[in-house]
Parts: sequence; C-alpha cells; structure tokens
Amino acid sequence: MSRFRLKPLPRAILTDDGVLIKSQNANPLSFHSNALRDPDAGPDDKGCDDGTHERGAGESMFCLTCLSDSTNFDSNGRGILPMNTVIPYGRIINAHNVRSLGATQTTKKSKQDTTISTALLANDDDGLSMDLENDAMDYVIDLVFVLPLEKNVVPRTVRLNIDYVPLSPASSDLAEVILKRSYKNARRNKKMLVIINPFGGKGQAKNLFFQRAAPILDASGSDYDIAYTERSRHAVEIAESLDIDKYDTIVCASGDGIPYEVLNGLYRRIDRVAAFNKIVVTQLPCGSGNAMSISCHWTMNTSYAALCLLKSQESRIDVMCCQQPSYSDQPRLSFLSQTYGIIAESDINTEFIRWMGPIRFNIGVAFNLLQGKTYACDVYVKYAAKTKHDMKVHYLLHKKTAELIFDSPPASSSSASLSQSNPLNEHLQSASSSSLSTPPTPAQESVISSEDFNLKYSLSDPIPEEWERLSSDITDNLSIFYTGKMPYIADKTKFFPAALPADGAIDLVIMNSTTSVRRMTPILLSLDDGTHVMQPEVLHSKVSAFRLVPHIEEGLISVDGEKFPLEPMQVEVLPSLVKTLLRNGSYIDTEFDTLLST
Ligand SMILES: Nc1ncnc2c1ncn2[C@@H]1O[C@H](COP(=O)(O)OP(=O)(O)OP(=O)(O)O)[C@@H](O)[C@H]1O
Repeated sequence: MSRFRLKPLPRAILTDDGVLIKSQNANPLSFHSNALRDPDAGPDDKGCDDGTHERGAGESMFCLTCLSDSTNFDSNGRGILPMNTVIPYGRIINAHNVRSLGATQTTKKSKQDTTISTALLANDDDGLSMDLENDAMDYVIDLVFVLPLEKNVVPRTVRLNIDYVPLSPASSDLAEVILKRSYKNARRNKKMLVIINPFGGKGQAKNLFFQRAAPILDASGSDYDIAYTERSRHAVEIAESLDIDKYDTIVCASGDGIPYEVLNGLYRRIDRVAAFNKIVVTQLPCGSGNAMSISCHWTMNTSYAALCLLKSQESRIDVMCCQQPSYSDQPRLSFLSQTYGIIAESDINTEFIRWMGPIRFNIGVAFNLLQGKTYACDVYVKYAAKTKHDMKVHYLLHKKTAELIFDSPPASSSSASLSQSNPLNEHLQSASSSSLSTPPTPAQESVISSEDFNLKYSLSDPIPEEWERLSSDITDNLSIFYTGKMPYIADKTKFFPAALPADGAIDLVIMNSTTSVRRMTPILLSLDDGTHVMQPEVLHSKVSAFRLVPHIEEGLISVDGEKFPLEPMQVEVLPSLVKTLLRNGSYIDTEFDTLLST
C-alpha cells in the first residue's frame, strides 16, 4: 500500500524565455542548496549580509535583499516565487523528472485560474499522468537553476508541477525538453579537466574554484577531473600529454599564465591538429590577471564565469604565433598580448611586490613614466587597418557580421524575471533562448588542418616587401609598444577596445616618450574606458604580422604576461585556430562603436 504525503507544489509552464511560475503557492517554497563543497574550502553562501534571518540545516532560503524585485517574503522569512516569475533558460543548469513521486493528481482548471492548489501525491508509482481534458500532462520536475546571491550566483533546486503539452511522444521527457532549451548552442555533458594553479591569485585559486565554481558545476551534473600545477610550466606538460579521447574541455582555474601554457602544450603535440579540433580551452578567473575571462565570459566573477562555462557556445578565435632566435625550433603561441617598453617592465619587473596585487603594475608604470625612459627599436608591420579611419571600417565590418550572426530578439518583458537583477544575465538569457543565435560555422563544425598551423613569414627571411617600417620619429623614442588579441588585458583595463575574436588581425597600440607626462597621465588614466586609442598621440592600428627589433641593452619582452628574451620578435596571426567559449559568441562589448561616433 502506498503511503501518501500531501505536499503542495507551485505550478509552472514553459514559455519561450524560461519556466513561468503560473500559480503563487500560499506556502513558502524552499530552495535546496545542492552544492558539493570541498571540506577545506569553507562556507561560501552565508545567506544575507543584513542578518535578518538564518538558514536552517540543509536548506537555503531566498532573501529580499539578495534577489530581484520579483521575490517576496512570507512571514517566516522564506522566499516565494510570485506568479509570473520566469526562471530564464539561461539560468537553468539541470532538470530531473521526479519519477519516484509518480502520478500527480490534477484538478480541472478554468482558464483564469492561476491559484490552483495542486497536491502532489507521493507514492511508489512511476510515470506521469495526463489530463485528458486538455491534453496537457502534469510533470513534477526538480529544476536546478542559479540565483544571484550577494555578488555571486549560487545553485538552487525547486520542485515544480509543470503543465506541458508534449509535441510528440519523443518529447514526453520534460526534463530533456527543458535542458535542450537551457543549453541551446552549448555543449552539454562536457568532459572537463580543471587545471588549478594553487599559487594563482595570491594563493586564492583553489578556494575560489571550490567556493564559487564547483557548486555550480556539481549542481549541473558536470563531469570533471582536477589537476593541480606543481611547478612553473607544469600546465604545458599536462596539455602535451593529455588524453584527448577522455576530455573535450580544459578549464584553467587560474590567471592568464595557465591558458598560455595549455595552448603551448597542445601546440607541441605531434597530433596537434586533432587536439585543436577537439579541445576547448577556457578560463575560470582565479588568478590576478584574468583577461581571458573578462574578454570571453564578460566577467571577472568566478561563479558567473562557471555559468558561462556551462552555457557559452564553442567558438574559434585567432591566436598569435611568436618567433625569436632563442626558440627558433619551437615558436610560441600567444592568445593575449606582446609588450615591450614601459608596460612590459612594469608587469614583469614588479614581481617582487606581487603581494601588493594589481596596484603593483600601476606603480611600475608611473615609476618608469616619470623617469622618462625610452625603448628604442625598429618596428615593421603588415597592416590590416592602418589609419583611425581604416580601423573604423574594419571594426564596423567585422562587428556587424558578428551581430548579424549572434544577435537575439529582446526577451519578453511581460513577466517578472529572475534575470532582472543583473544586466549580465540578459546576455545569458538571450544567448540561450534565441532562435537566431546559431552561427554559420560554430566551432563544433569548423575543422582545421595542418596547413592552418603554417607560418607565412619566417624571422630569418628579409622583411617582406608589402610590410611597412614605422617612422623612426616614433620608434627611436618609443615608450609603450603593445599588441593584443583580446579587448581587456586586466580588470578595468580596456587596452584594445577594437579587438575582435576572429578578424584575422592583431591590435597595435604605440606611444612615444615625446608625449609629455602631463598628456600621458590622462591617456593612461583613460585605459579603463578605452578612450586612450582615440587620442592623437596614440598610434592605433591593426596588423596581421609584425617584427619588433629592440635596440636597447637591457630589458625584456612580455608575452601573455610571461618574460621573453630581449631579441627580435616576429609575430603573425593564425586565424581561427583555438576553440574557446565565448558568451553569446563574441567578446565583451567594449562600446568601441560609441567611441567612433564621438
Ligand atoms: N606550483 C607552482 N609553483 C610555482 N609556479 C607555478 C605553479 N603552478 C603554476 N605556476 C606558475 O604561476 C604563473 C602564474 O600563474 P597564473 O597566471 O595562474 O596566476 P596569476 O595569479 O594570475 O599570476 P600573474 O599575476 O603572473 O598573472 C604561471 O606562469 C605558472 O607557470
């Protein structure tokens, strides 16, 4: 005999945007935190800062101060999802049919009835019941979604009674229907290797991963192994010897140093074509420099980046290939930047004050600037866009193409939505719910061959005829030489606002020491909004290749934040070589178009 336990459930339906709560249940909903935690990592989600209520054991509750306006309180301090709240597909990370609870008892519904008190009968039956009157089936689903709590997103589970009319017998697995909508354009069931640099982010990388990202990955049912880097360049070895049949995604829970090493490890493989066709390389921001995450996931927050890791589409991006005499047998890949002059010195030569955090870099720049240091060199370039006008044309052309491919219709605003509290989530929502957001050649379908690794130019050859030498007026007194492929080089530093993921070009920014400190200071202070590139003193172009020949005695070149020898360096773009995850299929919007129109 079955034992029955009455448990009221809220009713919901599927909409184009997400799961819409149709009936506001009089009883409070409780949301279960299903985060698995590293026992070493300590608690993360502590509930509310305001301390007005506490969480019971094994249970988390919504709180007004942590949620959007769409959340209400009952007298016990528990949150309820009001009618017309939408849990967007972009926020849903898992769903389970509650088969063990079995048949649901349906009541006859009038069209206007939005406060149905449905009882879930817990018994031993399996299966789902059908309301023959309207062909809608009642499903009991455990829906796992992420909720903004303080500055992070955290996983929660809610049990819902969902009315759904199956389109075909094959779609009667409602959890699968929801998951397909929630992971549109994204690879589900990734096989991930998470590489954690325990020294990254001033030693915080491991805690950040386990506190902010792992709960979301675990709640989504993701499959991942963890490897810790034990020494410098260990990630090169890990990637070089990786079993690429076992994994499809390498997640670098680190700063930008580990993705750099991983890409070069993959590049050294004999089967590198297969590796670059299979493996996606992405970052969870756990270091002090997280340019890849801010550029690709549009966030420096580890929990939001974990959500993006699950939801973003695989895309191919350009990478740069560096040649120098010291490693002529094995060129190096660079995904982020190469720099020479004040910024290189400030980045690398301030390692000894690493404990200061990112401010050490600003101190280094200011120090070198005030000393009026110059870094003489010769620079030869193959232009892709030379003048500021060419830059505008190039940028708008490539940005336009991306918009046509990836833009989504605006989400319905008729219903309250859990996504309202954070503008970042609108992007996530549109990315996953749009029917127009399928790119013509997503990374899953675009295959590269060994020819895509071929370099067009050799450092040992003379400068090609079609290249141009920059005027010595600029290069004799050079202060900053910076080339890059991603818009952000650090938090709040939009150094390359015109950078695009796959435009076949490297962005070049050069500044000259003849610019007075009085002029240089405001230019450098405008790095956060990217307006420095609009200043007449700043040379801003796009190149597909360049050669830098330093003429100073002592110094260094920095590639993706790593110290490189002070030698001639030649760099060329290798178009669309690397698979990564891009939110909505693009880099974070730098609003460079707005700068162009001012
Ligand atoms: N176990 C280890 N011991 C020492 N160094 C390591 C170890 N693991 C990784 N590294 C090195 O740490 C460097 C920085 O790594 P990462 O980018 O993850 O951290 P970060 O905090 O962002 O550092 P940075 O400020 O240099 O960017 C890498 O060059 C890597 O080779």
